[in-house]
Order: sequence, then C-alpha cells, then structure tokens
Amino acid sequence: MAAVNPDLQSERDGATFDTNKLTFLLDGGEGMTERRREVEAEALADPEVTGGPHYHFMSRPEQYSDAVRKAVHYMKQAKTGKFDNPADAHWYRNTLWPNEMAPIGLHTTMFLPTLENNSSPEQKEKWAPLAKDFKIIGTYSQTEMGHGTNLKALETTATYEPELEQFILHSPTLSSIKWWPGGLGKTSNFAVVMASMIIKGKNYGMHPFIVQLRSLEDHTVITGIEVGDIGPKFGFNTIDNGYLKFDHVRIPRENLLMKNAVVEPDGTYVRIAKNEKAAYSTMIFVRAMIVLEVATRGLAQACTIAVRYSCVRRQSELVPGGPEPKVLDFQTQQYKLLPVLASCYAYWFSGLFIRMTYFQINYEIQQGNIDLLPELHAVSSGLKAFTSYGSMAGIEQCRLACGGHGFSQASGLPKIYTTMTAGCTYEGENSVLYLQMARYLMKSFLQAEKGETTTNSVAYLSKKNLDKCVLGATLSPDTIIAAYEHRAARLVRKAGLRVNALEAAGKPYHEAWNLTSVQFTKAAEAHCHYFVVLKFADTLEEMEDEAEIHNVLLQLFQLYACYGITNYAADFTEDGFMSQEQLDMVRLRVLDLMADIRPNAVALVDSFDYPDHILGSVLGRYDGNVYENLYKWAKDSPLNKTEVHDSYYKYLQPMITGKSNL
Ligand SMILES: CCCCCCCCCCCCCC(=O)SCCNC(=O)CCNC(=O)[C@H](O)C(C)(C)COP(=O)(O)OP(=O)(O)OC[C@H]1O[C@@H](n2cnc3c(N)ncnc32)[C@H](O)[C@@H]1OP(=O)(O)O
Ligand SMILES: Cc1cc2nc3c(=O)[nH]c(=O)nc-3n(C[C@H](O)[C@H](O)[C@H](O)COP(=O)(O)OP(=O)(O)OC[C@H]3O[C@@H](n4cnc5c(N)ncnc54)[C@H](O)[C@@H]3O)c2cc1C
Repeated sequence: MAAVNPDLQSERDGATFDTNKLTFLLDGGEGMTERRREVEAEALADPEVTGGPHYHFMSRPEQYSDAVRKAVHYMKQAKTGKFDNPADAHWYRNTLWPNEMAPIGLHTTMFLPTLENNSSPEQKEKWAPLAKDFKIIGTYSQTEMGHGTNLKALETTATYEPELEQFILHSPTLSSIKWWPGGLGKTSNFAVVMASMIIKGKNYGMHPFIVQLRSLEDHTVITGIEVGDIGPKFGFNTIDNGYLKFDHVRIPRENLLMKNAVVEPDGTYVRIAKNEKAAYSTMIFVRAMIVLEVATRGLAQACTIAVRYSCVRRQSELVPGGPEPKVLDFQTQQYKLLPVLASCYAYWFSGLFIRMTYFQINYEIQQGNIDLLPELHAVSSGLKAFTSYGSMAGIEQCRLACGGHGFSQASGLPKIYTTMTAGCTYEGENSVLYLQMARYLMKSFLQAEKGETTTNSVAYLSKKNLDKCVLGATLSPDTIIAAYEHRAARLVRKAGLRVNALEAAGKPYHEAWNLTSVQFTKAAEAHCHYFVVLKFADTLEEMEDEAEIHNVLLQLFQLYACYGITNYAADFTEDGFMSQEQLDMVRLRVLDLMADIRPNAVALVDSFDYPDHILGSVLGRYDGNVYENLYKWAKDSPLNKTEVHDSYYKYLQPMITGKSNL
C-alpha cells in the first residue's frame, strides 16, 4: 500500500478521538462493524467484485451487461445461504455495486418484501422460496406513463372472469403503460403488478398481482405482453428501468396477492386488512430505508471525498507570502463543508431511528394493531423527503467544494449525485410526501386546538410552547429543541389557521388546502427539521461514557442546529420569539463551531469507514495520493488508447489536408 500523503496523515494524527469507536456507534455496535468489515473484506478480495471493466469507461449497454454479470455472481453467492442475515447481503451488494443500482435491486428491495407482506400464507409458501432462491426474478411494477403519484388513477386493469376463475390484465391506453420499474426492461421474468381490480363492473382500486413476464426457459416474452427498457437516464444506468404493456393477458385468480383482500371463485370481494392502504405497505418500508441507506450514505461518501481532498489540496495564500494552505483552512471552505458534514451525522441518527421504528411498528401491524400506521406513514414520508433533498443539495455542495476536479467523474461525485438524487423522486415525489405529512400535521393541529393531547412525533403541538427563546451561548440541547419546536408549531398553526379562515370565507376544503399547500410544505419541512434535531439530541443523551466522541458530536449537533437557524432566520425571529442579539450570537457560534470541528474533520469522515472501492474516487482516496492517480486515470481514458483517434481520419484529416487515408 502506498504511503499516506503527509497532509492527510497529519490530520489523522491530530484527531481528538478514536475513529474506530465512532464507527461502532454509527454501525450500531462493535459487533456490527466487525461483521460489516468481514463481509466487505471478503467481497473486496474477490476479483468478480473488484475486477471487471472500468465503470466510467463503459457504454451504457456495457454497464448494464457488467451489472448483470455481477448479479449472477451475487445470486450464486446468495444461493449458498451465506447471506441469510439481510445485513450481510446488504453490505455485500453495496460493495458489489457501489453507488449503482443493481438490475436485481428491485427484486430484493420491493418484489420479495411485497410477496412476503402481501401474500396469504399459502401464497407466501409458494412464491417466497422461489424468489429467495432466484428461481424467479421480479420487480415492483406500479408507476405508469401517465400516473406515478396518483395511485387511485392507475389505468392498468385486472378484470375478473368468474367462469374461468381468471383475471385479465390489460393496458387500455398509452398512458396506462407501466413505466419506470427497475429491472423490468430486460432482467426480470416476473413482476408484482399493481392494477385496478374490476369485478362485475365495479372498480375496487389498486391491488397487487404476481405476473409472469418472460419464459423461464429462454427469457422470451409471454404472449400478450410487451416489455422493454425505457432508455438512458440522468443516472441509474446499470439498471434497466422498463415499460410494460398488457394485451388481455390472463392470469389465475390465485395470482392476486391475498393477504389484505380475497376474491372468492364466484367473484365475491372480501377485504381483510383493517386499513384500506394496506397495499401501500412496501412503499412505507422503502421510504423508511431510504433515509439511512440512500440519502445519508450518499452524503457520507460525498463528505468523505470533499473533506479529505480539501486537506490534500493546497492553493493560494492565507498568510501573505506564506506557504499555500490546505483549502480546508479557508473559513469559506469550512462553511461549504462542515455544516453539510454535521447534517450527515444528523440524518444518520434519524435514519437509525426510523429504521428501528419501522420494524417495531410493522411488527405491531402484522399482529393486527394498526394504531401507529398513520404516524409511521407520516414520519417515513417526511424524513424521506427531508433527508433526500438535504443530501442532494449537500452532495452538490461537496462537488463544488472540489473545484475543477469535482467536475470530473474521477472525483466519484457525479455518480454519487446522480444515483442519490433519484431518491427525491422515486418512492413518492418529495413535495407529494411533504403534503402527506402535512395532512397528518393538520389533523394533529385540529386535535390540539380542541384541547386534546397529541402524541409521538407531534406531541409538541399540544404542549404550551415558550413565547420567548431562551437560547444562550452555551447552546444547550434543551434550548435548541425548544426553539425548533416553537418554529414548527408556529408554522403548522399558521397554515392550519389559514385553512380554517379560507373555509370560513366560503372556500371548499380542497381549495383551502391547495391555497395553503406551500405554507404546509414549509411547515412539514420545519417539523422534519425539528425531528432530526431531536433525534440527534436523543443520541447524545443516550451515549455512554465516550467523552471525546460526545464532545465532537455535541459540536456537530450545535453546528447543525445553529446553521439551520441562520438559514431559516425569519422563521425564528419574525414573531419576536428569537431576538436579533440571539440571532447574531448564533451566527457567530456557527463560525466558532467550525473552527472547533476543523481539526477533527478528517477523523469524522474516516469514521464513516468507506473502503476506497465503494467511494470510487480519486480525490477521496484514503491515502490522499490524488495527483499521481488523477494522471493515471487520464491515461486510462479510452480516448487515449491510440495516439491519433479514428475521428481524425474520418473528419479532421479531409478538412485539414484535403485527403483521407480511410
Ligand atoms: C435495504 C433497503 C435499501 C433501500 C434502497 C432503496 C432503493 C430504491 C430503489 C428505487 C425504488 C423506486 C421504487 C418506486 O418508486 S415504486 C413506486 C412508488 N410510488 C409512490 O411512492 C407513489 C406515491 N403516491 C402515493 O403513495 C399515494 O398515492 C399518495 C400517498 C400520494 C396519495 O394516496 P391516495 O391518493 O391513495 O390517498 P390520499 O392522499 O387521498 O390519502 C388517503 C389516506 O391514506 C393515507 N395514506 C396514504 N398513503 C399511505 C400509506 N402508504 N400508508 C398508510 N396510509 C397512507 C393518507 O394519510 C390518508 O389518510 P387520512 O388523512 O385520510 O387519514
Ligand atoms: C430512478 C427511478 C426509479 C423508479 N423505480 C420505480 C419502480 O421500480 N417501480 C415503480 O413502480 N415506479 C418507479 N419509479 C417511479 C416513481 O415512483 C415515480 O416517478 C414517482 O412516484 C413520482 O411520480 P410521477 O413520476 O408521477 O411524478 P408527478 O406526480 O407527475 O410529478 C410531477 C410534479 O407534479 C407535482 N405533483 C403531482 N401530484 C401532486 C399533488 N397531489 N400535489 C402537489 N403536487 C403534485 C410533483 O410535486 C412534481 O413536482 C421510479 C422513478 C425513478 C425516477
């Protein structure tokens, strides 16, 4: 291994805490870190994982094909039973497809979970083993060309025919063609298809059906089905997002996944689930996972790259006539990166929280207790929107902080960005999800107005909030939380009162709601911001005797909170809650905190513990040897394979010399 760049080594030598210990905290315990590292090490030692063509030097069809090669490798490994622990499988996949979507990604994240959570016991027994053993490969096919958000308007129909006990799947219009499902175009041979179920002329709404798309013998497409890839995208080029059109395709009655609703042979419809949105359960699962696995991890990688590079890159002068400093020593560079780093830690702790909460509440739901479903839906929707947007903006900030080299694919940042930014749209477009959370906030506001107690994430709405901010220079977590509570409560209340006022003025509720929806998305954002601050504070409180780590996390917490206040200053001050003096103090504390955190910046990103292979970045290499590897990267570029490129003979030569050697 090459010697570490002394500029990076000096950063590591100067850290005030043990990065390993912070990694344990982030992973959820020392045992988890050890196991993750074992799985990653095994994958990294395997040439099928780390070998293969260079990602950036392949065309899109080559990228897809190579991703399928890796998928086969993964499936072979999985079949041996070595990934029976889902976390092991997850870490292995992250190493195999760093910041890429696997062509079988939807199989593992949505197809299998939908089969497991939406099937009757008999169906589960039939289908789940086939999917787990990759005897069938499936995707989750819901979105159509005309509708992704409005699920009530899906046009694909599943019409029941009692005589033959079959459903007939049909795409009646152009806009009803399924569009976007990952792995649908070329890879999958099965899909869970969401279609509007029609029995005796009555539409029962969206239901899940398991449908075979391709032959298990030769992968040819089943008669009546048209399926293909939707073409190149902003990112996600290793996956074949697809389209799917049905022409009166018949499937047996038993292919309706019947955990939540049963259709009897004679066509009698029996609803079993207590909540009519039971068919939406897989979306809640994925939204809850996106917070940590997509938004936070993408941002953590971008921070790792930008912070390390900023300690290797030297430019300009700090002291007149002095040596060129590391660019991270410029205050403006710290301002670009350290608040983003702080937000990454904040999202991480919320991500751990929502992941755990999802499994707890889902367990209750499986036992028939659906009381906490609205809370889970609201919080997972809001946090997905809040963290994916914050990460998208943060990753771009990291790219800008790397100057010219940030624009090169060699930085790894464009790939991280284009993969992560899709998370603002898929699994529920962010504004749409904020509005779902807003619906919950509105209901909670009305409860609080009636004097009822609101609970869980909205408990603060029925509490008496402080009228005056008590935040002082010590920035105690309690006073910070109180400030964020006040802001969220005020914005929710303001929006809620406006809906009431518009209604009182004669507007119908839907119109009053639409006229208040910008205010409500801001209130939902403020609520999520408060929640993320709260979860960060909870983590600090629950931490056991690691004083050095507690210190640096407290600084990050304070930076995250103060930076948020300065960015949304009007929200905190316009009603006189926070004084101008307090705001000025907070602004200065941001600068002080950056200076406090600066010596630990590299240790804080090292604690994310990403191997170079996953980062995929010349700028963010652990050893900091950036320039020699940038030079090597350029030399490997396919355009440099020959001294004179073919295009010279084809186009330039005839123009310049008037003759052609072709
Ligand atoms: C390990 C894992 C790694 C993860 C990696 C991830 C990689 C991912 C790779 C890429 C993968 C990409 C894969 C993909 O992209 S898959 C496709 C994902 N598609 C979507 O997310 C569609 C978004 N649209 C919707 O979800 C709904 O249509 C919305 C929600 C917008 C409205 O809906 P609708 O018009 O039907 O309803 P309503 O507004 O009248 O509201 C009616 C009531 O319903 C309640 N309600 C609504 N929804 C839920 C719910 N879910 N659970 C419980 N309750 C719910 C709601 O609160 C309200 O309650 P109330 O107020 O009346 O009491
Ligand atoms: C990379 C990627 C992968 C995907 N994978 C899958 C998959 O595997 N399976 C699958 O089924 N789907 C998949 N999708 C589809 C995805 O879930 C939808 O694109 C997403 O839910 C957004 O829906 P839409 O495209 O209809 O957006 P639209 O709803 O058309 O959004 C357009 C604009 O309209 C606004 N808007 C829409 N409705 C409202 C409203 N009620 N109130 C206010 N504003 C509104 C939105 O905020 C947005 O600004 C994928 C999409 C992408 C980009």
